[in-house]
Amino acid sequence: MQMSEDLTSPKVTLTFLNVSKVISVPAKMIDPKSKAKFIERKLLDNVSGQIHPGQVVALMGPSGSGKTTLLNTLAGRNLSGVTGDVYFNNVKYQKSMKRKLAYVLQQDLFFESLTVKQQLTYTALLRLPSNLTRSEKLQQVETIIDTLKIRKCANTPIMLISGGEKKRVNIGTELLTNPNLIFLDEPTSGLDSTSAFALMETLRQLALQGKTIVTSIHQPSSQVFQSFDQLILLADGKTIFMGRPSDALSYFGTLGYKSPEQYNPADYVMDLVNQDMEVREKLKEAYITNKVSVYHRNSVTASERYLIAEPTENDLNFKKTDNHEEILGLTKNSKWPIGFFAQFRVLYRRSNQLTGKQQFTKLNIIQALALAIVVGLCWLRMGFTESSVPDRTSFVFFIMTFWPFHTLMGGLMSFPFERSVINKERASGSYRLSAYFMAKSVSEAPLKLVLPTAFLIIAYWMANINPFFPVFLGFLVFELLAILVAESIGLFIGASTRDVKHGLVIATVTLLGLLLVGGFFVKSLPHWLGVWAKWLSFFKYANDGCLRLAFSRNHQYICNLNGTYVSKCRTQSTFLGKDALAYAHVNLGIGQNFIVLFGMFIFFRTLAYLSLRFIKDKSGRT
Ligand SMILES: Nc1ncnc2c1ncn2[C@@H]1O[C@H](COP(=O)(O)OP(=O)(O)OP(=O)(O)O)[C@@H](O)[C@H]1O
Repeated sequence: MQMSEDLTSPKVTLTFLNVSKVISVPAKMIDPKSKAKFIERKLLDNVSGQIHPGQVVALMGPSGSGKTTLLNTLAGRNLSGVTGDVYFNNVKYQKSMKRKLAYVLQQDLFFESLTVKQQLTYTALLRLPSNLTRSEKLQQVETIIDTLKIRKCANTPIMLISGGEKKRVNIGTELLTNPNLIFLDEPTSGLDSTSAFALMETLRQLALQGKTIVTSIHQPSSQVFQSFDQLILLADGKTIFMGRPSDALSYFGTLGYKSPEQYNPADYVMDLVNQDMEVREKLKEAYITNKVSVYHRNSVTASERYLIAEPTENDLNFKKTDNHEEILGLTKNSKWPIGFFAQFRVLYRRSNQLTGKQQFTKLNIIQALALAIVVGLCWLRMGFTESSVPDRTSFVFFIMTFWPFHTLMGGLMSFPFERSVINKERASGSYRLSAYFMAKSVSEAPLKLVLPTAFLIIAYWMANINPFFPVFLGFLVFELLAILVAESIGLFIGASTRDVKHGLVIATVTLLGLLLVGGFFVKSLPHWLGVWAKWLSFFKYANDGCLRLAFSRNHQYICNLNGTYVSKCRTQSTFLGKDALAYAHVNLGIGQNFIVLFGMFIFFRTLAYLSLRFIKDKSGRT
């Protein structure tokens, strides 16, 4: 693989010394009768090892033995409760190193409507440094497509490609920056044995270029098992074997566990560690006895010679004169590969591509236009009469309710589905959350507003609300602003709840609550509620703003109901628009309504951003 000059980075030796991880689990989760609040669980217990460039190392062990936890720790993720040290080329792990490594997650998380090439291109534009030109970045995409043999599906949307291809795209996405240290969490899960073998061959090719590769794996075939350079076997967070895979059976043989002839060694090893607690405890003890003596032995025992020695501080070879940061290719000022505005531009384009398709579906267009015509027909060509006053207010109420409801629900669904992809991309240091949030807001807003605008053009003029054109424009501004406020509330609820169902409940209660306290249904709310709660309702500001506009310009209305709705009609035969405002209980002026709505928009957008940034994944996976 021919990498660009700027993408070459030093080879990495990974050393980890006495890595342990302890977490506090709510006691009730483990024992409902427990009186304690938290119980400590040790997920990793003094795991040490050293992995050299060019090696492919397998992490194996039963489910729950700590493979993913160890991978995460080595890759500098979820470090709370971790003790011990991880070194990349004798440099203790520091945050800036996360851009020097690749971490291929078990789940293949993408925006699946993008094609393979689009996915790789957006990633390359975001993650490759700004000293590469655009065409060099695109060239790197082509190189990765060839290396991972995914040219056949390059122009296919990811949702349509096979599991093996998806895994390759996942790996390719991480390899774009040409990292020399690669972690993979069960890359072969869900693949048939041929695809799994082919994938392992690809990893071997990458290792031949000097990359250091650590992968957890569940049930490798005999061939794949033997191809690893080192096997680290874990049980209950402890090492029970660290050596060459071909030595594993001999080692366990010396402890009295002999494999039947012709048995896949990987299967035997897994059967062994999956046995009862007693066997596992014996294996853990045996490893501790044998590994300790590796360093203090005079003569090697039968078991010891099958183990690879655990490293010590002495193996790190510190030289006072070395500038280790430089050796790793870390520069102090390289927090992000490209600047904020460059990130914004790429994310804006991607967001447009993703949401444009969802917004302008035939169904959405038909819905908006059909509804506009139905609304227009229901309120068709209202006369400027006293009897039209309630119908005019209900027209405003309808349009200021339907679109905000519709958009709030859309906003609600936005983050729960995108969040896992964003988290993955951000964990590898691809971009700032603020750049993503801005790009999403700016790119989606116009799309969200086109259909309501078309709707209003039709419905407003069919209903004959107010012939003065600036009034129509004011109406439009209020409608769009109400939509943006509603969307922001939806985004906020979506970003702060983990479960879509919870979000739906909160959104429904919020919307209906705001409608009720807005005074649209109950005209005389209980005093203690009515005096303050109505001011929380964005519906009220949008509605009042539009009513003021609808009844503005002192258009003349004819009294035809003797003052049923407008008191002036008891004494006069005509009245002006502003005389009808008392009927609609309008409080604030147009400007005031606008300012409050705009403030609400900024407030809820900011809350949505802060929730996205600070509300963490409650699953608390390690
Ligand atoms: N936040 C947490 N709270 C409680 N237990 C946790 C938490 N995170 C991880 N664990 C536990 O830690 C242990 C190790 O988990 P880990 O995911 O590392 O195992 P694994 O070997 O990768 O398993 P698998 O092969 O099934 O993916 C498991 O018993 C898991 O239940």
